[in-house]
Amino acid sequence: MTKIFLQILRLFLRRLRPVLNQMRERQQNIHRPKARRYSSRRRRKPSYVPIYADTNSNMPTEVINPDCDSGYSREIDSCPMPPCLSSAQIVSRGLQFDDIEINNLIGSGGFGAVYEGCYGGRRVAVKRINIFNKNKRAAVESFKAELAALRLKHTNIVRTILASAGDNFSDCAIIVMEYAGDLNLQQVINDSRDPLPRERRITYSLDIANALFYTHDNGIAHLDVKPANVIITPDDRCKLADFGCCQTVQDEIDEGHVSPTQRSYLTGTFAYRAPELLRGDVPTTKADIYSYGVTLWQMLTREQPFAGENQHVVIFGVVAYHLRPSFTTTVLNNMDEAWYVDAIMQCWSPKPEQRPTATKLLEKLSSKTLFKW
Ligand SMILES: Nc1ncnc2c1ncn2[C@@H]1O[C@H](COP(=O)(O)OP(=O)(O)OP(=O)(O)O)[C@@H](O)[C@H]1O
Repeated sequence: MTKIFLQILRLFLRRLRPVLNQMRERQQNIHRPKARRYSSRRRRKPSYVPIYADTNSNMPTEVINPDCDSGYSREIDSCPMPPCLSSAQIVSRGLQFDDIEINNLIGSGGFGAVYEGCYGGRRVAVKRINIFNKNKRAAVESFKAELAALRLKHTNIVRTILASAGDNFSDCAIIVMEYAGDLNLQQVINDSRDPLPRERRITYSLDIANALFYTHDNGIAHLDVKPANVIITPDDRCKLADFGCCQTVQDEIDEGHVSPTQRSYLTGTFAYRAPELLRGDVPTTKADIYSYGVTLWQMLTREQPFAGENQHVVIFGVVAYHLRPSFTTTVLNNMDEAWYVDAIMQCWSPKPEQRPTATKLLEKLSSKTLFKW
């Protein structure tokens, strides 16, 4: 009798096991970001995981690795993928996609979320781009734009370590970056207990201008400059992050024009967007200078640009009537801030050619730091 009972119980448990396993798996997926499965050795790895990383050479953006050229990448011809690393390069540089550990969520943005993680014994930030959001095309384009940051190496720019589109975008795309700091500039601005005196503001302004100078000099327009995309490092310096909207500047570097073939429909946050971008004109590096001006304004006023105002009314005002965030009379009457206010106004001039270049801004800011402040 006992034997029969045990037999039945065994059969029942055998049937139940897959169901229990499935339930456990589902539960784990709720608490854990999906990308973590790459770090689990028990699970099957994607058959081919293309890895992009800085190749220590000039990245020929027009070359598309045939292995990566399927599906969306072929569809988005305006935004070619840089070549993946060859397996030899991956081995020689010790890159291992399997070893990425993804932990706590830091925050989420338009196309995905950023997690704190660990890679090669280093603390990293892992951006997981959600390819399956409502605008898949834009998400894929944003991932490809971020690849441009792989070759940017500058103290004021968040270092991108590697990126992968998973199994040809079939799962999710991830970007592994250095962990730059616990706070971004927007959070500092919002925290009234965190003082933002002039010296600190000028240091930040210089850091961001340095990042823009280097970016523009490397033929890239960031196109989403805003305090939320500036990370504050533990030693209280700035690093520009989030190259998900950036575009390469091909011709006419002096004017900072982006070739019309490179035009994208990816756009930054409306309050920081230059009028020519709102009009749908060809973006230039001067669009970054406009957004930089709004960022400087925010550091000075510690307010949100156009807070609570209707987006369409603001866009119309900015384009048609040169509407800009306002200064209080106290700020305008403060002679100590006159130069800073003037610099902000120059940055958000209606015509791109009237705005200073990052080089000019650096010259001015440095001279003020040395002699006048
Ligand atoms: N390399 C990094 N190190 C530390 N924190 C980071 C890093 N990159 C991004 N973050 C933080 O992760 C959060 C989410 O960043 P993300 O760029 O996805 O969103 P966002 O900039 O707020 O929005 P959007 O992308 O829509 O403009 C932000 O709080 C940002 O400060």
